[in-house]
Amino acid sequence: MAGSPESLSGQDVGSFAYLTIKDRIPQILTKVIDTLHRHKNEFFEKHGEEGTEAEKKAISLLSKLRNELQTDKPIIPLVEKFVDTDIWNQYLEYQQSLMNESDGKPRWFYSPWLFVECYMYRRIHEAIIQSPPIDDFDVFKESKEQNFFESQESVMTLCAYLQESMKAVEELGEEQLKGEFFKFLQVSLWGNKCDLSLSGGETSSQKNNLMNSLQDLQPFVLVNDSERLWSLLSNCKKTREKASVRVDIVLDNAGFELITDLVLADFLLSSKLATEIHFYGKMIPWFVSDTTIHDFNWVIKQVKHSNHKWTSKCGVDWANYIKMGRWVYHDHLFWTLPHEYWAMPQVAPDLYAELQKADVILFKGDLNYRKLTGDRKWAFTIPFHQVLNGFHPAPLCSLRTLKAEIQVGLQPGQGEELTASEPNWLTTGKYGIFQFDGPL
Ligand SMILES: O=P(O)(O)OC[C@@]1(O)O[C@H](CO)[C@@H](O)[C@@H]1O
Ligand SMILES: [Mn+2]
Repeated sequence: MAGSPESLSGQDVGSFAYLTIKDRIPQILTKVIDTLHRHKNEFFEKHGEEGTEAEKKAISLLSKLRNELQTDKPIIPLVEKFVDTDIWNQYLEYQQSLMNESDGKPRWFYSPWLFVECYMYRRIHEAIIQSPPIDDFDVFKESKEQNFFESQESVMTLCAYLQESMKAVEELGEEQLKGEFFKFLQVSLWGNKCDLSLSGGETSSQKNNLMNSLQDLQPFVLVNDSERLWSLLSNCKKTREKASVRVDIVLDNAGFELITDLVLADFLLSSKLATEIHFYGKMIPWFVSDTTIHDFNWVIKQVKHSNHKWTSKCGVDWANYIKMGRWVYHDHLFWTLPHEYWAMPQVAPDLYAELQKADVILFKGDLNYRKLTGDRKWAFTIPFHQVLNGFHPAPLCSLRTLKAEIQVGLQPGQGEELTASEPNWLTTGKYGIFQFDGPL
């Protein structure tokens, strides 16, 4: 993108990007290798000797990857044929073309962080698909499931709250409905604290009753455009110009965060603020905790079979929404490419056209924010609209807790003040935003 500042990168020693590449990513790779080791017997029982050989192969490919990373070797093209291999390799050439003669090839600590971090997860996938018959093994499945199970108490409280709120939803006045909407939005925002890549794959579940903490968390919302979201949706409902109101949710993490998103999606339908919800997940295991179709279906099944009355009621409703086509799940390879979102119309015109059908799009989480903004060293006060660089399929809103050194659209002085009082404010997940872009 011409005229934009530099990308965040591992070149900046001591930055969050640098520390992620130096410490967090190798730690995740080690954990992946360990997971494969631990499933050795299972692979043997399922596939015999072939399973054992496949496990060894995957581990050796992953050890090689870890070594390339730790010794800052050039980023090499993908070799295994998969639906997105050519696009990835073209992108690699593009990164190469951005470098000066003397800079040589794209490297881990030298190239844009967004690119190398996405590339790392794509290489993990390559190691797995190069190792049949274990080529459909999700190396992060266990930790995603653990996150869900450890959040059981919170899941039940949320589901009970949703069912209670729905009983009375028809009778709510405008202001009360708005209050409930804001609650479910906040739940979905703070659900984003629970990703697993930030903690190096260690558990990061929700153990408290989030509903009771919302008030206390309010001061940590740095940008709050939720009024604009409300105006948009409540106007759609009031005017009823269209038979359908469609909200699209670009999902982030499975486990507890996914529950918070599904609860919000359910509330939107029950309150008639929306008539259909479209979800977008990842086609391959991604950034440890991101949602795949398998995770999406698994979570709904778990909720449906819960022993807790209100939780299972949610599960039954959710499965019905899917059956009736009121909830639609979409897969697209674009979400696991390294591209900034402004490139979507060229790289994935079909996906862009799909998103254009939405009345509003919610982008969950930190990685989506990095891709919306291009993961660059923007000034804190630059308008969100400007950094989107023409990416505007429909009105959109980012719901993100801050876990990377990037934030735009702040008030003058706000970022500097936070830096002075809390040097790590950008990366701990303590702060959050509802940042909207759309017609005023
Ligand atoms: O998108 P999410 O799940 O909110 O966060 C993904 C994330 O944990 O991964 C990176 C660290 O590896 C950071 O950009 C970011 O904090
Ligand atoms: Mn994530």
